[in-house]
Amino acid sequence: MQRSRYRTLGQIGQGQFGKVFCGIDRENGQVFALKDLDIKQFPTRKFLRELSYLVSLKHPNIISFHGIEHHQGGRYLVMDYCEGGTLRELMESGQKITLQLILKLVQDILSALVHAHRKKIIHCDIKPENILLKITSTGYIAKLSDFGIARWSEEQLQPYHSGGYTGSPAYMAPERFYGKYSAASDLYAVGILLYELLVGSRPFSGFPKDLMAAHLSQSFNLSDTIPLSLQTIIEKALRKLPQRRFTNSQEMLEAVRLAEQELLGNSSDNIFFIPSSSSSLNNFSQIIKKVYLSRKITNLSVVQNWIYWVEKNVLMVQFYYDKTDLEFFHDYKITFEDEIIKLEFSSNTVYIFTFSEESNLYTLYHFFVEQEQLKKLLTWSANQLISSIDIKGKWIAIALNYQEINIYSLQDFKFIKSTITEGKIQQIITLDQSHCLVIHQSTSEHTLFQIFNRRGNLFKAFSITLAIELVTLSKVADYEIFAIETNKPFLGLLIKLKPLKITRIPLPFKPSFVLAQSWGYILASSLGEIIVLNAQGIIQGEINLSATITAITTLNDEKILVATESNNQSCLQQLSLKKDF
Ligand SMILES: Nc1ncnc2c1ncn2[C@@H]1O[C@H](COP(=O)(O)OP(=O)(O)OP(=O)(O)O)[C@@H](O)[C@H]1O
Repeated sequence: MQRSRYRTLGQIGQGQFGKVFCGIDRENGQVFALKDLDIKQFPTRKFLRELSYLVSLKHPNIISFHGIEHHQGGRYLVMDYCEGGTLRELMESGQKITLQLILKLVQDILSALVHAHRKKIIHCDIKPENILLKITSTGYIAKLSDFGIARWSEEQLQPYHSGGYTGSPAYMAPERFYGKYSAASDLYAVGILLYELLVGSRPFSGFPKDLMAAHLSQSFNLSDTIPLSLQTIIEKALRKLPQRRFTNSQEMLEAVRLAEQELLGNSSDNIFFIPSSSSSLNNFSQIIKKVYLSRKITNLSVVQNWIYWVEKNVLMVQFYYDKTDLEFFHDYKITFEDEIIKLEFSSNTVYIFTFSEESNLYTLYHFFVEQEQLKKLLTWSANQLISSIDIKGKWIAIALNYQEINIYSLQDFKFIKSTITEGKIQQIITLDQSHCLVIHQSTSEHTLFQIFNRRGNLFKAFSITLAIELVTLSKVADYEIFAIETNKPFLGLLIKLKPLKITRIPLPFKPSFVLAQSWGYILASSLGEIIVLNAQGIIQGEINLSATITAITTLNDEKILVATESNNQSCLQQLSLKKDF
């Protein structure tokens, strides 16, 4: 048996007929969905049927089928991978969905239906669970999936109550309960979906029997807050008689396009519809200490009760305890020959990188704070150095000149392995005791992730269609990072790496600092705005310090230290994050 072309990056979901995996093409790092079709549970007839729809349909808004992969245990259907998850997941994520996004997604779904209906295929199961979201540098793309119960338009169906045919009653048009269906039945389901996206709940709810009665004879109300043009579209899509709905999917698509033009024009403002609990943000934080300083602080870290800060080639260390008045004295002051460019930490050791511009020489030192021991460890001659230290302080990954990755043991400072990579290394993050993530900015619209193990061997590589920066490792979940979208700096990204899953988070400002906490993230702009996000990326609170933030660090789970500057006056503030997360 040949080795599979794909390497799995974890399971994404479990359908009725088998598991779905996220897989990487070993050759080019592209990510695909691998739907494992359990031969026992998924009869070949049903498999061929779903396949016949997928093969017939090639459209940017329909999940593409890329082939069948046989493996030892059975067979995989290889399909487009949608790292944004399902539309249902987005709706339940607590993130605000803008009117622009609602109209964009509904147009994507209708474009998919225009194509399918032209090919005489009726989807028969339009619902948010079957709309998958691809995230690219241009935004979300909705892709219609799960043609498991789709039908050719000439086929006959059994009535719903005969049990021979299923669907999702909450989205089923009245005729579907009698086994009748047409393109108009799919448009009815899109009408329910549009209603749900705008209102936050569906027009009819209850058990399947109640739902059937409601779809057949009940009317529904729409609040006046929904724009008239959208009310008209919903009203027409949800007519009880199929022949009174839109004549076809193209006509409904045109109506949504017109409504979009009328409502949004060329405006790029974000209009939110669904009231969100986070819309009434409190000032979450309290300034508990504030001291004025004679100098500007540009680098600040707190590790195990020691505050570290840097002024050019001087490192100062001060013990911090709750009653510290923050007046800046220092317990230690170490002067280096060259300018300090970075500090890294592992428990009570600080690693200091210095750089000499004259000789292009990077030097690494370590300092054991309690033992007052400073030691020079390694030097590199390079134009550029990026580093990341293992959390336990056992090894370090160093990238030189954007391309060469070197791994060193920190126990005996021995060189372990060097690898030359293609592309431009932008950041390295140690993920756990044995792996590090190397992030390459391959183009302005692509990012390549490479996972190396501590022996310097490439373990996995895959890419996403987004450029990212300011990447920070989560303290909540393993293999999860937070990043900012380079081309849209008002968007945060919560990226799970195993399996790949991306959540987009609209932000009120462009962050310059991202701090991970055991309950979520703290984001700050250089202008003094700070927000707190929970682990799901939902904004919990905000504060504005109305001063330039020059450095920021966490003191513990509840407190942060922020260095600010305004009117040439530097200041250090200790803030308490008062809310329960
Ligand atoms: N192409 C894909 N890209 C990303 N995630 C996917 C993809 N296909 C499926 N998934 C995820 O896997 C889950 C299971 O998918 P699958 O299509 O097997 O089952 P289902 O739609 O839940 O139900 P069923 O096919 O049994 O009716 C989905 O809910 C979705 O989260």
